[in-house]
Amino acid sequence: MAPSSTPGKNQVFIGTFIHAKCLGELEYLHNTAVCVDASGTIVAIEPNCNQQKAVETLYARLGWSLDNVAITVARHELQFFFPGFIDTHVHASQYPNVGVFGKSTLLDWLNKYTFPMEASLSSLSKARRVYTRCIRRTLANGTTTAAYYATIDVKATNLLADLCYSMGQRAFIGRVCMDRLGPEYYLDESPDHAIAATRATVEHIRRIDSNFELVSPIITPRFAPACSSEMLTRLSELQKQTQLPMQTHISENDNEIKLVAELFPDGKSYADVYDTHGILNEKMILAHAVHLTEEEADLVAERKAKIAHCPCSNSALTSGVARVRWLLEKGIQVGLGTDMSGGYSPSILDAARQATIVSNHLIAPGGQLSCASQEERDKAKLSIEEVLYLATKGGAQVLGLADKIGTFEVGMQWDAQLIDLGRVPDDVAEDDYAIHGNLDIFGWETWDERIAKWVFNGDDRNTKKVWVRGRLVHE
Ligand SMILES: O=c1[nH]c(=O)c2nc[nH]c2[nH]1
Ligand SMILES: [Zn+2]
Repeated sequence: MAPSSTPGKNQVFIGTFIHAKCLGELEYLHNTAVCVDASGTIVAIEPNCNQQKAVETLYARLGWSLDNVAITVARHELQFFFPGFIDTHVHASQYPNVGVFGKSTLLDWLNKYTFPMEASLSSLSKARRVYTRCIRRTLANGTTTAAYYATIDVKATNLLADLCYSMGQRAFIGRVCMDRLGPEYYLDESPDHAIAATRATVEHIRRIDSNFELVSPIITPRFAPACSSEMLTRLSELQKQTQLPMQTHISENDNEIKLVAELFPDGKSYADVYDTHGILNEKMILAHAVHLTEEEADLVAERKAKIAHCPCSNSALTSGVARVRWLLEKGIQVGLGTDMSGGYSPSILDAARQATIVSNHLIAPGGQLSCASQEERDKAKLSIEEVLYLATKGGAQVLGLADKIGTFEVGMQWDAQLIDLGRVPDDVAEDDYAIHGNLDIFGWETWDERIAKWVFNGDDRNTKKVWVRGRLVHE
């Protein structure tokens, strides 16, 4: 396995930088230079750096010599730097199934498509192909950090960690724990077995990345219906010993919720089942949370657990619409997830697009559709600025990384993407194009309008370059 190298060189990025430091607002930094040291950390952010002289003064201040700096310039008005996207919920092992869900809903979808696909990845050669493609595709879509579910197979899970490390994607790697609900050939034989397997993955990752700086293990009980009470208790003990993050699913689908009530008759609610087993805490990332009751949402808020909102999956599997405004107003931190392959798209830009669109179908504070006044409906809507916050800084908060990634600030890591909204034809000089090129199509707008066009129309063709910790990982 090739080590995940940092660039080894100081770098300066010049142009327009856009980020969401708070919910609902984008900050635009034009004609700016962002200086990144050889470890991939932002060490200076300087305005008014469109002149060579200003940049040279900046180097002098940093003690950098001219010949040891790599420079990347956002060339024209239609290029800008944006923080890397953060996918807070994605099943790398389901990547070959994207788009295959038919008319199924969660429980039959798991049995028909998901468990057989995941089980097939005990073939390491297949796992290598699947995981490599998944990482490559998500990087190409600007995802610099992903919270992955792998499978129950330890070797294949460890391989996913190796590949993220060598390809340079920041990642959380979850060895899936489940001792019921799955087919016999795809189950942990006991909670003991699941704990030993999870520990084996933790130790493997410690060997490749001792401080979990790029790749970290994450404890992963699949969801309550697939875990015995003993399994949840044992994983809670493991989490308390290791202080590792944790991820699971909650309240995605009506039949799933009924099943939880049957399997845990003493539980007051789905969230209560996790709480009474000691896993509802600030390290827990809960995917979906579509049908939480008021009491459950209050409990999630009180325990400081986080939520991965997966609008594409929730529409594809007809699960419903999560009430994101309602969750945010309770003080819960929310990020976005592709949830491949419940979701069919590898793109967090697409998740942002769908987050804003599905929010149009809600009323505030918690009701669903119909009979609501326009005012109530408007309140539930998520703006472009808000969904881009969820895609970056919100996701960083969910993963406990808000002091490292999600915005451009001194001391943060250079996890970023260079976006290009206008492809320059080969026979036109870039400057000419920027001035005269296609202005009646792109370039006439305000910056806010331009960003809205990116969110609704953009895709991986607009993602020119991607960096993680300063290392170029896609172009
Ligand atoms: O969207 C989902 N994908 C899954 O793989 C899964 N497992 C349990 N619940 C789930 N939900
Ligand atoms: Zn999922």
